Amino acid sequence: MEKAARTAPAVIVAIDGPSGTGKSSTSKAVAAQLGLSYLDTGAQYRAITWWMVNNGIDITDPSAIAAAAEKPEIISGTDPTGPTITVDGADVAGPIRTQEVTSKVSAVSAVPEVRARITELQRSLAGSAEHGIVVEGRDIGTTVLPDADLKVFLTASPEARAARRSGELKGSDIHQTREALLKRDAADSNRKTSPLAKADDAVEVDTSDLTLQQVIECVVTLVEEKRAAK
Ligand SMILES: Nc1ncnc2c1ncn2[C@@H]1O[C@H](COP(=O)(O)OP(=O)(O)O)[C@@H](O)[C@H]1O
Ligand SMILES: Nc1ccn([C@H]2C[C@H](O)[C@@H](COP(=O)(O)OP(=O)(O)O)O2)c(=O)n1
Repeated sequence: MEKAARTAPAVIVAIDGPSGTGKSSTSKAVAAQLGLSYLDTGAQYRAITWWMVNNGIDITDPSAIAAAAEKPEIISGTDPTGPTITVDGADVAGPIRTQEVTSKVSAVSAVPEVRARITELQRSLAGSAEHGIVVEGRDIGTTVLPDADLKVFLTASPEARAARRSGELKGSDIHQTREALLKRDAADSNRKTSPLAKADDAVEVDTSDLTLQQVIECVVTLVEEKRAAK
């Protein structure tokens, strides 16, 4: 009988860090290069926030958010070359990036019922990824996938992060962008339920003075090392 072709074992990669450190760009490129699925968990928290705003939920009231947490159907497409996100069947990839959603997402994502709901979706997607998955967010290595094969924690100076984000948001003020980033970092790091944090066993990479290509190569090498050891 012919021997079955040897395929690489499925690998689970967790990439965490604050805004603008390069999580999305790095994760997508690494997943595409290695034939893995890709999940942007920030997009899921943005999607549920978008739904709350559109349905008139008072986002200053955690109990109102908690009561509605199960209502929207959120579906993430995990192809790294064309990730998608829908809420109740509507494509929300654009609307979840507005400043309004960005300014409200930390409050919504701090509510434990929201985190429980979204964490369940994330674990289910990770568990069904045939070749493995790169999952990026804030609490993936610490809470969502504590048994991930590889955990990476990306950092960068506030100046580098603000410059990158201002480059994306045409005409935005770099100082205002920096302040908004630091405010969101503080909210995400100080919430009670699974805050933004580096897992003890995560590899920390400071991307301030690295090109995106250098960060991608660094993470690809780390994944290949883990795969070879499996
Ligand atoms: N190492 C890097 N050097 C320069 N620019 C980068 C680097 N990594 C990412 N970027 C750019 O910075 C912006 C934010 O990156 P992104 O991947 O969205 O970060 P995050 O997902 O952590 O918020 C994007 O425009 C991206 O192209
Ligand atoms: N695993 C995650 C991912 C994101 N969040 C929350 C906190 C973040 O400020 C928002 C938005 O995350 P997102 O990754 O889209 O933010 P940036 O695009 O990096 O600015 O979602 C979270 O609480 N847990």
